[in-house]
Amino acid sequence: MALKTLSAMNAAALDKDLMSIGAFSIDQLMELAGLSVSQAVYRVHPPKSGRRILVACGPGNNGGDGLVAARHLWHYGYKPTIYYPKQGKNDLYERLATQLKNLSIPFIEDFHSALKETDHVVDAIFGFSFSGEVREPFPAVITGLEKASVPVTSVDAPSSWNIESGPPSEGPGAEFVPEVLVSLTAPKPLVKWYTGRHFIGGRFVSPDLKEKYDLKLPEYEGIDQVVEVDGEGKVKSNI
Ligand SMILES: NC(=O)C1=CN([C@@H]2O[C@H](COP(=O)(O)OP(=O)(O)OC[C@H]3O[C@@H](n4cnc5c(N)ncnc54)[C@H](O)[C@@H]3O)[C@@H](O)[C@H]2O)[C@@H](O)CC1
Ligand SMILES: [K+]
Repeated sequence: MALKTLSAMNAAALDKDLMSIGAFSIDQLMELAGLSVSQAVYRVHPPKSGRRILVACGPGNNGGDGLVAARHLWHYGYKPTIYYPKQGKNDLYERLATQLKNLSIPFIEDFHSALKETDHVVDAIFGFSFSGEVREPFPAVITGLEKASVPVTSVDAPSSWNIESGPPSEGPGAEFVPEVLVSLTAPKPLVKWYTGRHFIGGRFVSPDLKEKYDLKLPEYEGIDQVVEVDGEGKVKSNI
């Protein structure tokens, strides 16, 4: 049995429902999404396996999840560095960036140099609203992720992959397979092409919304904000 997935269109509709019917604010959802990502990173690469972590953030909410994850990772004892070339202008992104600056977390401009001096990368560039070919300044960043010699954890989608049809057939991202993927709320159709470790996070969906979108979500264990699944959606026990 294949993993049940949520199309890009339904992911956006569910996001809206969470904020209207669900009465969540975007800040709350992003906090829980970023917290999930930080837990998956900790689970796979605890700080003792390397504390330096480069968090690459895109201009939308996927980038916001990366900013939140970086803050939690700092509190767990990692040394995050942020690459955020197209900073979103709204108040939420500005506050998240200020929270990191208040922890003296560096924001860098040279992604490729930073990539040589990190133990791990978080890819928070694009999520379910990505479409078309990767535009500047991100093609070289995607190529960097693709060739990275350190593990990459992608938030919601491997950036550059089409949400419905997976990796691009050529160009930046065609060979990109992150070591870890954290699908938020529910996996997107692209997981059909994904072969690495797969976590589901975003523990905020109520039974009525689960039913409305016909989601088959695995059970989270205890206080965990992520659950690891295999290719068929079966829960893998914690290691
Ligand atoms: N309900 C959920 O599942 C939640 C989702 N969140 C996150 O929000 C993400 C979706 O956020 P958004 O809708 O803001 O969108 P994204 O963050 O996926 O991307 C949108 C941004 O990328 C740019 N972009 C799109 N295609 C591009 C291309 N080809 N080249 C260059 N730039 C491109 C757009 O101009 C826009 O600025 C999810 O993937 C997830 O990470 C969380 O923050 C909150 C809860
Ligand atoms: K991503």
